[in-house]
Amino acid sequence: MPKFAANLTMMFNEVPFLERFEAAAVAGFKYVEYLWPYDYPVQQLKAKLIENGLQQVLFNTSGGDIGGGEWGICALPGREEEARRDIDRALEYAIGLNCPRVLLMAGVVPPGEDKEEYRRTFIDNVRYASKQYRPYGIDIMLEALSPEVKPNYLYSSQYQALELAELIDCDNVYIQLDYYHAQNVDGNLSRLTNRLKQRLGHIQIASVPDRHEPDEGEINYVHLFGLLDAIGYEGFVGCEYQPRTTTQAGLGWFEQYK
Ligand SMILES: O=C(O)[C@@H](O)C(=O)CO
Ligand SMILES: [Mg+2]
Repeated sequence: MPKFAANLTMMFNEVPFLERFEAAAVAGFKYVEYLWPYDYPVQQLKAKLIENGLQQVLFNTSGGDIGGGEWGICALPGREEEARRDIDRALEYAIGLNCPRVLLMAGVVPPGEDKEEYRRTFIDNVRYASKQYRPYGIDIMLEALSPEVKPNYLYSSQYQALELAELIDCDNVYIQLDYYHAQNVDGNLSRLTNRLKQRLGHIQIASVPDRHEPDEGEINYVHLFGLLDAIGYEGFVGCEYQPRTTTQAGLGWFEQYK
Protein backbone atom coordinates (compact mmCIF):
# COMPACT_ATOMS: atom_id res chain seq x y z
CA MET A 1 0.00 0.00 0.00
CA PRO A 2 1.40 3.43 -0.92
CA LYS A 3 2.71 5.64 1.89
CA PHE A 4 1.03 9.01 1.38
CA ALA A 5 2.70 12.29 2.33
CA ALA A 6 0.63 15.43 2.85
CA ASN A 7 1.99 18.29 0.76
CA LEU A 8 1.92 21.18 3.21
CA THR A 9 2.43 23.78 0.48
CA MET A 10 -0.85 22.89 -1.20
CA MET A 11 -2.88 21.16 1.51
CA PHE A 12 -4.17 22.53 4.80
CA ASN A 13 -3.95 26.12 3.59
CA GLU A 14 -6.85 26.82 5.95
CA VAL A 15 -4.21 27.37 8.66
CA PRO A 16 -0.79 29.09 8.74
CA PHE A 17 2.19 26.99 7.61
CA LEU A 18 3.45 25.93 11.03
CA GLU A 19 -0.02 24.75 12.05
CA ARG A 20 -0.31 22.51 8.98
CA PHE A 21 1.90 19.83 10.61
CA GLU A 22 -0.68 19.22 13.32
CA ALA A 23 -3.54 19.41 10.80
CA ALA A 24 -1.88 16.74 8.66
CA ALA A 25 -1.27 14.46 11.65
CA VAL A 26 -4.87 14.86 12.86
CA ALA A 27 -6.07 13.94 9.35
CA GLY A 28 -4.12 10.67 9.61
CA PHE A 29 -0.89 11.43 7.70
CA LYS A 30 2.44 10.14 8.98
CA TYR A 31 4.57 11.77 6.29
CA VAL A 32 4.85 15.32 4.95
CA GLU A 33 6.53 17.19 2.11
CA TYR A 34 6.52 20.85 1.08
CA LEU A 35 8.38 23.11 -1.32
CA TRP A 36 10.79 25.03 0.91
CA PRO A 37 11.82 25.03 4.57
CA TYR A 38 14.15 28.03 4.43
CA ASP A 39 11.87 30.64 6.07
CA TYR A 40 12.19 28.73 9.34
CA PRO A 41 15.13 27.53 11.45
CA VAL A 42 15.75 23.79 11.21
CA GLN A 43 15.11 23.34 14.93
CA GLN A 44 11.64 24.87 14.71
CA LEU A 45 10.62 22.57 11.85
CA LYS A 46 12.20 19.57 13.54
CA ALA A 47 10.17 20.29 16.68
CA LYS A 48 6.96 20.40 14.61
CA LEU A 49 7.77 17.02 13.08
CA ILE A 50 8.55 15.44 16.43
CA GLU A 51 5.55 16.97 18.26
CA ASN A 52 3.23 15.57 15.62
CA GLY A 53 4.89 12.20 15.03
CA LEU A 54 5.64 13.05 11.38
CA GLN A 55 8.46 12.22 9.00
CA GLN A 56 9.59 14.77 6.43
CA VAL A 57 10.12 12.97 3.12
CA LEU A 58 10.91 15.74 0.59
CA PHE A 59 11.62 19.42 0.06
CA ASN A 60 13.25 21.44 -2.72
CA THR A 61 16.29 23.58 -3.33
CA SER A 62 15.48 27.27 -3.69
CA GLY A 63 13.17 28.64 -6.37
CA GLY A 64 15.46 31.68 -6.86
CA ASP A 65 13.87 34.98 -7.81
CA ILE A 66 10.35 33.65 -8.28
CA GLY A 67 8.79 37.11 -8.67
CA GLY A 68 11.30 37.74 -11.45
CA GLY A 69 10.23 34.59 -13.31
CA GLU A 70 12.76 32.07 -11.97
CA TRP A 71 11.78 28.58 -10.83
CA GLY A 72 15.02 27.11 -9.53
CA ILE A 73 18.62 28.08 -10.24
CA CYS A 74 20.51 24.79 -10.61
CA ALA A 75 20.49 25.03 -14.43
CA LEU A 76 21.29 28.72 -14.76
CA PRO A 77 24.67 29.35 -16.43
CA GLY A 78 26.80 31.83 -14.49
CA ARG A 79 24.92 31.15 -11.23
CA GLU A 80 26.90 28.03 -10.27
CA GLU A 81 28.33 29.47 -7.03
CA GLU A 82 24.91 30.51 -5.80
CA ALA A 83 23.39 27.20 -6.86
CA ARG A 84 26.04 25.27 -4.96
CA ARG A 85 25.59 27.38 -1.83
CA ASP A 86 21.90 26.62 -2.14
CA ILE A 87 22.57 22.90 -2.60
CA ASP A 88 24.78 22.97 0.53
CA ARG A 89 22.09 24.79 2.52
CA ALA A 90 19.51 22.21 1.44
CA LEU A 91 21.86 19.49 2.66
CA GLU A 92 22.05 21.12 6.11
CA TYR A 93 18.25 21.18 6.29
CA ALA A 94 17.96 17.60 5.03
CA ILE A 95 20.38 16.39 7.71
CA GLY A 96 18.67 18.45 10.43
CA LEU A 97 15.18 17.31 9.43
CA ASN A 98 16.27 13.73 8.80
CA CYS A 99 14.79 14.06 5.32
CA PRO A 100 16.05 11.39 2.89
CA ARG A 101 15.55 13.25 -0.40
CA VAL A 102 15.82 16.72 -1.93
CA LEU A 103 14.43 17.90 -5.28
CA LEU A 104 16.95 19.93 -7.27
CA MET A 105 15.01 22.69 -9.02
CA ALA A 106 16.52 23.25 -12.46
CA GLY A 107 15.02 26.48 -13.73
CA VAL A 108 13.37 28.20 -16.64
CA VAL A 109 15.19 28.63 -19.95
CA PRO A 110 14.18 32.02 -21.40
CA PRO A 111 13.17 31.77 -25.07
CA GLY A 112 16.13 32.36 -27.36
CA GLU A 113 18.73 31.12 -24.82
CA ASP A 114 21.04 28.17 -25.50
CA LYS A 115 19.15 25.29 -23.84
CA GLU A 116 22.14 22.97 -24.13
CA GLU A 117 24.19 25.29 -21.91
CA TYR A 118 21.46 25.20 -19.24
CA ARG A 119 21.34 21.42 -19.51
CA ARG A 120 25.11 21.14 -19.07
CA THR A 121 25.01 23.48 -16.06
CA PHE A 122 22.24 21.41 -14.49
CA ILE A 123 24.12 18.15 -15.04
CA ASP A 124 27.27 19.60 -13.42
CA ASN A 125 25.30 20.89 -10.42
CA VAL A 126 23.42 17.62 -9.97
CA ARG A 127 26.76 15.75 -10.00
CA TYR A 128 28.10 18.19 -7.40
CA ALA A 129 25.02 17.64 -5.20
CA SER A 130 25.26 13.89 -5.64
CA LYS A 131 28.81 13.90 -4.29
CA GLN A 132 27.97 16.18 -1.36
CA TYR A 133 24.81 14.25 -0.37
CA ARG A 134 26.07 10.68 -0.81
CA PRO A 135 27.97 10.43 2.52
CA TYR A 136 24.72 11.29 4.33
CA GLY A 137 22.58 8.81 2.40
CA ILE A 138 20.46 11.60 0.93
CA ASP A 139 18.99 11.14 -2.55
CA ILE A 140 18.49 13.76 -5.25
CA MET A 141 15.27 14.01 -7.23
CA LEU A 142 14.78 15.25 -10.80
CA GLU A 143 11.24 16.33 -11.68
CA ALA A 144 9.88 17.19 -15.15
CA LEU A 145 7.32 20.02 -15.02
CA SER A 146 4.55 20.42 -17.59
CA PRO A 147 4.23 23.70 -19.51
CA GLU A 148 0.75 24.16 -17.98
CA VAL A 149 2.48 24.81 -14.66
CA LYS A 150 5.89 26.14 -15.67
CA PRO A 151 6.38 27.16 -19.31
CA ASN A 152 9.98 26.79 -20.56
CA TYR A 153 11.18 24.77 -17.57
CA LEU A 154 14.38 22.94 -18.50
CA TYR A 155 12.55 19.65 -19.04
CA SER A 156 8.88 18.76 -19.28
CA SER A 157 8.77 15.08 -20.28
CA GLN A 158 9.36 12.16 -17.95
CA TYR A 159 11.45 10.62 -20.72
CA GLN A 160 13.72 13.68 -20.66
CA ALA A 161 14.03 13.20 -16.89
CA LEU A 162 15.01 9.58 -17.49
CA GLU A 163 17.55 10.57 -20.13
CA LEU A 164 19.07 13.11 -17.73
CA ALA A 165 19.20 10.61 -14.86
CA GLU A 166 20.86 8.02 -17.09
CA LEU A 167 23.37 10.53 -18.41
CA ILE A 168 24.21 11.85 -14.94
CA ASP A 169 24.60 8.23 -13.88
CA CYS A 170 24.95 8.71 -10.11
CA ASP A 171 23.64 6.10 -7.69
CA ASN A 172 21.74 8.63 -5.55
CA VAL A 173 19.97 10.49 -8.39
CA TYR A 174 16.35 9.46 -9.00
CA ILE A 175 13.21 10.59 -10.79
CA GLN A 176 10.35 12.28 -9.00
CA LEU A 177 7.38 11.17 -11.06
CA ASP A 178 4.53 13.64 -10.69
CA TYR A 179 1.60 11.97 -12.44
CA TYR A 180 -0.12 15.32 -12.95
CA HIS A 181 2.74 16.59 -15.14
CA ALA A 182 3.24 13.16 -16.68
CA GLN A 183 -0.36 12.91 -17.85
CA ASN A 184 -0.26 16.43 -19.28
CA VAL A 185 2.90 15.75 -21.28
CA ASP A 186 3.45 12.02 -21.77
CA GLY A 187 0.29 9.99 -21.04
CA ASN A 188 0.41 6.16 -21.10
CA LEU A 189 1.01 6.23 -17.34
CA SER A 190 1.19 2.47 -16.79
CA ARG A 191 3.81 2.05 -19.49
CA LEU A 192 5.67 5.08 -18.16
CA THR A 193 5.65 3.75 -14.59
CA ASN A 194 7.08 0.44 -15.77
CA ARG A 195 9.71 2.20 -17.86
CA LEU A 196 10.85 4.36 -14.91
CA LYS A 197 10.61 1.75 -12.19
CA GLN A 198 14.36 1.31 -11.61
CA ARG A 199 14.78 5.07 -11.17
CA LEU A 200 11.69 6.02 -9.19
CA GLY A 201 12.64 8.01 -6.09
CA HIS A 202 9.37 9.78 -5.33
CA ILE A 203 5.82 10.03 -6.69
CA GLN A 204 3.35 12.90 -6.59
CA ILE A 205 -0.37 12.83 -7.38
CA ALA A 206 -3.24 15.10 -8.39
CA SER A 207 -6.17 14.87 -10.74
CA VAL A 208 -5.96 15.99 -14.36
CA PRO A 209 -7.03 18.48 -15.65
CA ASP A 210 -7.79 20.42 -12.44
CA ARG A 211 -4.98 19.35 -10.07
CA HIS A 212 -7.46 18.43 -7.35
CA GLU A 213 -7.92 15.30 -5.20
CA PRO A 214 -6.94 12.03 -6.92
CA ASP A 215 -10.54 10.85 -7.07
CA GLU A 216 -11.75 12.69 -10.19
CA GLY A 217 -10.64 13.41 -13.73
CA GLU A 218 -8.82 11.36 -16.33
CA ILE A 219 -6.25 9.47 -14.22
CA ASN A 220 -7.27 6.16 -12.63
CA TYR A 221 -5.28 6.33 -9.41
CA VAL A 222 -6.69 3.15 -7.91
CA HIS A 223 -5.14 1.35 -10.87
CA LEU A 224 -1.81 3.24 -10.51
CA PHE A 225 -1.56 2.59 -6.75
CA GLY A 226 -2.04 -1.11 -7.49
CA LEU A 227 0.63 -0.93 -10.16
CA LEU A 228 3.07 0.79 -7.77
CA ASP A 229 2.54 -2.06 -5.32
CA ALA A 230 2.95 -4.62 -8.10
CA ILE A 231 6.32 -3.21 -9.22
CA GLY A 232 7.50 -3.13 -5.60
CA TYR A 233 7.67 0.65 -5.23
CA GLU A 234 8.45 1.26 -1.57
CA GLY A 235 8.85 5.05 -1.61
CA PHE A 236 6.36 7.77 -0.78
CA VAL A 237 3.46 9.31 -2.69
CA GLY A 238 3.14 13.07 -2.17
CA CYS A 239 -0.37 14.55 -2.30
CA GLU A 240 0.48 17.64 -4.29
CA TYR A 241 -3.00 18.85 -5.12
CA GLN A 242 -5.21 21.88 -4.58
CA PRO A 243 -8.23 20.79 -2.57
CA ARG A 244 -11.56 21.39 -4.34
CA THR A 245 -12.99 23.05 -1.22
CA THR A 246 -11.44 22.42 2.18
CA THR A 247 -8.61 19.92 2.63
CA GLN A 248 -10.59 17.89 5.14
CA ALA A 249 -13.74 17.73 2.99
CA GLY A 250 -11.70 16.24 0.14
CA LEU A 251 -9.97 13.47 2.10
CA GLY A 252 -12.59 10.79 1.47
CA TRP A 253 -10.24 9.09 -1.02
CA PHE A 254 -7.60 8.74 1.75
CA GLU A 255 -9.84 6.88 4.25
CA GLN A 256 -9.00 3.42 2.91
CA TYR A 257 -5.25 4.09 2.97
CA LYS A 258 -4.82 5.44 6.53
O1 LIG B 1 5.06 19.73 -9.31
C1 LIG B 1 5.57 20.73 -8.82
O2 LIG B 1 5.35 21.85 -9.25
C2 LIG B 1 6.44 20.54 -7.61
O3 LIG B 1 6.60 19.20 -7.30
C3 LIG B 1 7.69 21.26 -7.42
O4 LIG B 1 8.46 20.79 -6.64
C4 LIG B 1 8.11 22.54 -8.00
O5 LIG B 1 7.69 22.84 -9.22
MG1 LIG C 1 5.35 17.93 -8.37
